[in-house]
Amino acid sequence: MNNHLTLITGTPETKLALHEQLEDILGEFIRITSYAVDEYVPEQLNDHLIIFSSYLVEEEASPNVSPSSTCMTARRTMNYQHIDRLFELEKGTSVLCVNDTRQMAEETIDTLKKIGMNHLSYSPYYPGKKIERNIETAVTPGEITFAPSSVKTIMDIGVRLIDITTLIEVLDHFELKQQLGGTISSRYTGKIIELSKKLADMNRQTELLNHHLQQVVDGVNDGVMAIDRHGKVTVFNPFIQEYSGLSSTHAIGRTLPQLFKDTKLLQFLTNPQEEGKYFTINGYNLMIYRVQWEESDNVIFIFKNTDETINMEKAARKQLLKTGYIAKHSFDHILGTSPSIQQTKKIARQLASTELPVLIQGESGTGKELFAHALHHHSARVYEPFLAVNFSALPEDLLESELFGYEEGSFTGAKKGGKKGLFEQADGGTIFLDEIGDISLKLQARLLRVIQEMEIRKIGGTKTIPINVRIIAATNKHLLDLIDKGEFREDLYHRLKVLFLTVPPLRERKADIPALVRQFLQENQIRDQQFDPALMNELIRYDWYGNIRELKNTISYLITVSEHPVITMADLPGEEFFQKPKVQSHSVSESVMDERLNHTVLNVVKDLNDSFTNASRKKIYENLDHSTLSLSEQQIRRVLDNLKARGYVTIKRGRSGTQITPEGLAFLSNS
Ligand SMILES: Nc1ncnc2c1ncn2[C@@H]1O[C@H](COP(=O)(O)OP(=O)(O)OP(=O)(O)O)[C@@H](O)[C@H]1O
Repeated sequence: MNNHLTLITGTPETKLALHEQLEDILGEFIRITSYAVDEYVPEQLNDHLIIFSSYLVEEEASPNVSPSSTCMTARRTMNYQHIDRLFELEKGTSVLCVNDTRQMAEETIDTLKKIGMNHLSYSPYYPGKKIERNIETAVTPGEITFAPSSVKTIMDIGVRLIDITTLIEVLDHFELKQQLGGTISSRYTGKIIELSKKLADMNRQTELLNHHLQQVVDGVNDGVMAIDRHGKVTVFNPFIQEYSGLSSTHAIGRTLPQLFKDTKLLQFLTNPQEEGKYFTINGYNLMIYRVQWEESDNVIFIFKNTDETINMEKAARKQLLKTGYIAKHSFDHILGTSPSIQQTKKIARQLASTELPVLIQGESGTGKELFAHALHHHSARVYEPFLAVNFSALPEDLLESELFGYEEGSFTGAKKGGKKGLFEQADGGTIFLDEIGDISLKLQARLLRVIQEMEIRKIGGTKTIPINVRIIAATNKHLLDLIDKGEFREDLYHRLKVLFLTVPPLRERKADIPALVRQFLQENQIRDQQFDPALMNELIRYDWYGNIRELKNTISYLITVSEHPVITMADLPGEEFFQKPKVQSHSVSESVMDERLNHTVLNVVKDLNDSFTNASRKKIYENLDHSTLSLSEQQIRRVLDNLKARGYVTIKRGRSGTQITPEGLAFLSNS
């Protein structure tokens, strides 16, 4: 017998694939020659066995075959090696199954279904078939050229191979069945097993993933419900079961109107325009959010229990308290019934509710920090962090990294992973910049940028991080003086002093001293000791240049040193214990209210205006009669600020300088 076989296929691709398959199995025993109709087929074919790859090819090529040859048309099956690609397509996707004839296309669909590729919705497509424009994906066993141009994706699952029954027939023909039958069928079964394993692995992975996702959804602290594009519920986690009183087995697969009867709720759930709304369902106060992705028809609803959220916020607050990032004091902790402290508290309460920066001014120990705490405590940011930075306590370099944080490796000793700065940590809350008058010009520039842009850049970092922080600053220094001396930036001053609060010194509210003394005694006392009224009078009489802090320290001292049942004057420490009054460089600022000063300076301004001379500070200084009133340029500046605040002058930069207003003229003529 002539051990010669001719394979005839349609396309060169099929020729290659089938030739390889036959060569692989029979190559050792049979010589195989292959032709593709699309390329070339000899006029005369007279091999012992001719195999056509399909009926179409048979039709075309059979005239070339000699009548003495045996012909066979191969039955073909999927190439299992590539079939798993179909799992890349989502369940329910509509696909065109493309092949060269209707019969082949339908056959391919049939085979795909038989081998379990049931997750897709197939439509046969072949040359001459009307194009279904809405279908964007084509699947084809190596017949890419027949796919319509309207599809976006073509998935080639590889040329279909000759199936086992045809192979056995070929072996039969050459009487090789005994010799090779077992090998072929075991190879063939091996391939099938490989595919089943692949499919099983994939299924297992999908199952694992689903299981994992289910665990995530079930473990979420909120109710989660999802619906698919047909409006049917696909996810219904335990929390939503609790809120709705419905079981997931009942809910899954049902539509929303079948589950929810409340019309307002149903309206919200079915209206894609609304993103979130508040509802009370079965006694639960719930905020429901809708989440929808553009590329998916699924909708997810998150049901947040607002009572729980508030409790969580409280817990978070407790956590913050542990870390110290919290405003510990409220206005109730600020003692004092004197009119001045009452007035300050009243103003502070009004400032608290705004989002604007506040500058707190006052002598050392007057309670500025206490006010900063209270401002945060009474603001909408109460549940957010409150961070205090004391600029006099930290060295410059440390301050910068503390405030803005740094990236890993930005300097020697930088922590691995970098560090978050205080501004970032205070995000959403308040940052209290204490002793702002002590900060260097370099840091002032950085701070100004942060306040202006409301974003920070870490040391060594390139990206900017947006922040949402309210700024409260405090100082016991005269910032205007520092500005005069060029030690404080005027632009930063104005940014910080959008709102301001002045905390009065204790000597201006002596009426508060007894209550403060009683409070500090109560806080510190271990033994039951009396307080000599004469001592109380002495404490009231004293001027307390260190303010409340000094009073508090004194009480602690008295309690510690006194060994008697009554604390008396004899227990008071020596004079050196007490803070001395600061040398007042601000005699003028105190006497700014002095009408005499206002009058004199305003008169000079008027004279300069009348003579069309630029009323600059320098000119005013030169024109003052220093024998009766000697003022420095800085002092003049303060008087001018005061006049401006009263509306008596306008101050402009450059040539126009200071101009007296009609109100200023009226003031001069009335005084
Ligand atoms: N009105 C008040 N009632 C009770 N305690 C007060 C009051 N004012 C201040 N204190 C106490 O006095 C001490 C000093 O207050 P605080 O630190 O707020 O002052 P400060 O003005 O910020 O001082 P510094 O300028 O030195 O930073 C604190 O122990 C504070 O609790």
